[in-house]
Parts: sequence; C-alpha cells; structure tokens
Amino acid sequence: MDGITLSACALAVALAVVVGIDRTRWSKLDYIPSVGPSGHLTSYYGAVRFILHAKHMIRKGYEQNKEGFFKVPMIDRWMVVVSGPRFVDELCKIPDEKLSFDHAMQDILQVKYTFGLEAQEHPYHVQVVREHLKRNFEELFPRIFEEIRLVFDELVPFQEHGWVRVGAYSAAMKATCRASNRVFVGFPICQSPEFEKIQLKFALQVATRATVINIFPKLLRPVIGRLLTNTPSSLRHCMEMLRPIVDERLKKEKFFGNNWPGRPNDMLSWLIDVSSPEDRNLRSIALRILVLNFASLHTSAQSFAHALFNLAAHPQYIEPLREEVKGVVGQYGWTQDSMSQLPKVDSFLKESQRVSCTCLTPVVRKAMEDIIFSDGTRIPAGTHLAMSPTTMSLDDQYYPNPDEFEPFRFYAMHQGAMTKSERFSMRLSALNFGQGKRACPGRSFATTTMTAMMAYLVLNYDMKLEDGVRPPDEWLFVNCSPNRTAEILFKKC
Ligand code: HEM
Repeated sequence: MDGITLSACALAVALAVVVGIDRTRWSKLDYIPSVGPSGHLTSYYGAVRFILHAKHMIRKGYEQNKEGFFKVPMIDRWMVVVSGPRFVDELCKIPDEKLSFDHAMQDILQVKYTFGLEAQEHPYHVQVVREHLKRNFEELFPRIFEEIRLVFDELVPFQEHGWVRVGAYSAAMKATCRASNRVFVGFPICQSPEFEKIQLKFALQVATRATVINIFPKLLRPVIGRLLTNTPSSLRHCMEMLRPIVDERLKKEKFFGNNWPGRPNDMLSWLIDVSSPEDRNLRSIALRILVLNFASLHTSAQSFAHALFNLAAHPQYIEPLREEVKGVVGQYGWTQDSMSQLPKVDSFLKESQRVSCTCLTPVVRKAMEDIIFSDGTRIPAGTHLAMSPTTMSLDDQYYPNPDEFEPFRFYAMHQGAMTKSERFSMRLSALNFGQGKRACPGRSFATTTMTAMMAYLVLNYDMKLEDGVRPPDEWLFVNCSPNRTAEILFKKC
C-alpha cells in the first residue's frame, strides 16, 4: 500500500469512528421504532434516503405508529415524530422551557453561523408582528391590495385574445415579496428588484448553509460555520438599501419623539418604537427585516404557488370561487374584513395546504430535559421532537378520501356542527402554522394576503396548465417546494 492509499484509509477509518461515536450519543432512543436501518453506521443509509424521500419515510413511520412515536434518521441526529390526538395534545401542553423552539432552531438553522444569535436573544421583531402588524392591518390593507394589483398586472401583461405564460413559482415569490414589504419597508423599496434579490438570496443561503454545516460532526461545525457564513454581506447590502430611510427616521425621532407629522405607519417605524436603546440602530433594524423576510417569504410564496398549481390543474373551481369573490367584493369592496368573508377561497387555500404542504414537520422542539409521556415513553434531553400534521392529514380517519383534492371540504365542515374527529382535522390544519406560544405570529397576515391574491386572480383571470397535469413538486428533506420552472397559462377575463 503506498503512502497516499494508507493515509486515505486512515482518514476513512477515523471518519467512520467519529461518525459512529456521534451516533452512539443517540442510543437512548434505541427503543423507539425507527424508519429504515437503526445501526450506528447503517442508519446513515436511511439519513441519505431521507434527503429525497422524507415524505415516504415519515408516512411509513406513521402508518406503523399512528398513536405513538417513531424516529427518522437525519445526517446529524434522529428526529422523533409524535402522532395521534393523545400525544399531540400532550406535546402541546409541555411548556417552551422544557421543549424549546429556539434551541431546535439553533440546531436546524445553525442560527449562530447563519443569522446570529442576537435576533433570538432580542426578538423584538416577533413582538412587532404579533402586536403592531395585527393592530394596524385593517388600515394597511388598501396599500397591500394596491401592491397586489400592481404586481399581478405587471406579471400577467394584457393580451387581447389568448393566453399568457407565467412562471408560477417566481410570480408567487415576487408578488409575496412586494405585498409584504409594502408593509415592512414601504414604497418604493418594496418594488426594488435589488431589495427582492437580497431577501430571496439571504433566505436560500441560510437554509443551504445550515444544511451543509449540519452534515459535519459537531466538533467541526464552528470551523465550517465561520467559513460559510453569509450574514455580514447580506446584512451590509440590506443596510445600504435601508440607510437613507432609517437614518432619517432615527434623526426625526431624536428631535420630535415618535409622533412627528407624516411618520409612516409601517414595520420600520414599529421596530424603532419597540427596540431597546442598544438595538435602535440601522444594523439591528436591517437584521430584523432580513429575519422577518426569512420567516415569511418562502413559507407564504411556496404555499401560494402550490395553490396556483392546484387551481390551474382543477380549473372547474375557478367559476365558483369567482362568483363568491364577485358577490362579496361587489358589496363590501376590497377590505381586510371582506377577505374574511370568502369561505370558499379560504377552504381552497386550506385544502391546498393539506395536500401540498411546504414543510412536513412545521413543529419541531428540542427537549431541554428528559420528557416522559403518559404511556411511559421517555424522550431524552437533547432530542428533537416533531409533529407532522400533513402526514396525519392523509389518514382517512381524519379526512375522508384523503388523497383526493376536494377544495370545498373545509367549507362543508363549517356548514354544520363539527364532529370530534372533524375538530381534530381542523386542528391539524392550524398546526401548519405551529403551536402554542411559539406559533406563527404572521398567520393572519399570511392568510389574508394569500386570500386577497387568490381573490384578485380568480376575479380577473382564467388559468390552466398546458397539459392539464400538475407539475411534480421538488422535495428536499422535509421541505416541499412547488415546481420552480413550470408555467401556468393566464387569460384576462
Ligand atoms: C403560509 C405562510 C406561513 C406559514 C406556513 C408559516 C409557518 C410558521 C411556522 C410553522 C412557524 C413555527 C411555529 C412553531 O414552531 O410552533 C412560524 C414561525 C414564525 N413565523 Fe410564520 N409562517 C407563515 C407566514 C409568516 C409571515 C407572513 C410572517 C411575518 C409577517 C411570519 C413570521 C413568523 C415568525 C417571526 C416566526 C417565529 C416566531 C417566534 O420566534 O416565536 N410567518 N411560522
């Protein structure tokens, strides 16, 4: 054996030992049923399969453990999935100090090396979404709707007769980015392609870099993390774009306090309002805008693109949706309140989220101490515990004909008194936005904005797919993106 071969063998053995030792840390979970091989080394085969086959693997685990626990292999750990009403209820009652959202995110998103711990340590942006955005939404809705109208009129140029091809994924991304940033940073920055690019790139890079860092053993992560981090450059770009506005507002704030005439009512002003003196600066505020776009953009845009594909694949539902929108908007106009009076559009969006989720495990928590469930199952400290509402939603005990796309099934459920099982089905749907104290604070903003976008489109356009067949989704781990290149045909009606 020559020197190079010998060194390569030594390196391979060392890596196998490090990796094997890393896996033995999880031997306390041996008694929980696994999907795929469960040996310290063989489980890596399952972890590699999980990259592209998470949906199938989690569904298999669920079929075998519908009311209980199973585990799925990730590259860096096992993730335990909890199923069935009894244990979902129990998990929901465990406080955040014991089952931590922040610590799970630190591991999954490698927060320390992607956007930094400061946004988690001083989460004043979450307070702003939870309180200010909700409180001011009614007043802001006309601006959001104006942006929706402008962006779709640009994206689907008028053509007198005939169909226009539009890339559904990029259209959904652009529309969502502009509609939400109309409230986050205001006009004209919300319409800047450069600003949009910074937000999209940051979100994608955080996800990709976190995935790469997580492939390496714990010992090497600080080194890899520092080599890969992109926050400084994204933050610098975002700061450059926001500098003129934020500097001016901070200057006025100093002279006039927070009530000067003409002060814009938007996310930037609210962030300035609630930040502590140490955080009231351009850097901290630009970081919060990046983080908020990270939390809101891909989730909303992907859900909306899924809904567009589902509608274009079932164009027979356009007319009943259009009738509903015509009636309500004709009577009340485009307001936040009128958007809450569109039960068929709402049902369509919920059903779309049920059959085409963006994330199989929207709720993940890290056990900060050993957690014991009522059947005696012990989840050791350090374990990631997840729920997969989408997988449960494909079970016929909660939804009849679960694999069928039935856009008005939620509408029908609301018509009469709900059964116990239907109430749980509604809960599964809500779990796509998380649960408890850490549930998504942007839920009503996201659903109202998506409702307004869908209502505007069905009122103004016919839609179809070239061959009538929904293009395949793109899976990566537990995340499901709608097809990024497929087009939908639109015709002004
Ligand atoms: C369809 C769109 C959306 C979906 C499916 C979604 C889903 C989620 C989920 C599953 C969580 C974690 C909850 C948990 O673990 O219990 C979350 C957290 C969060 N979401 Fe959303 N979200 C959406 C849109 C938005 C929007 C539009 C905003 C902002 C306006 C937003 C802001 C946030 C924030 C700040 C958090 C972190 C909360 C915290 O740290 O306590 N999301 N979201």
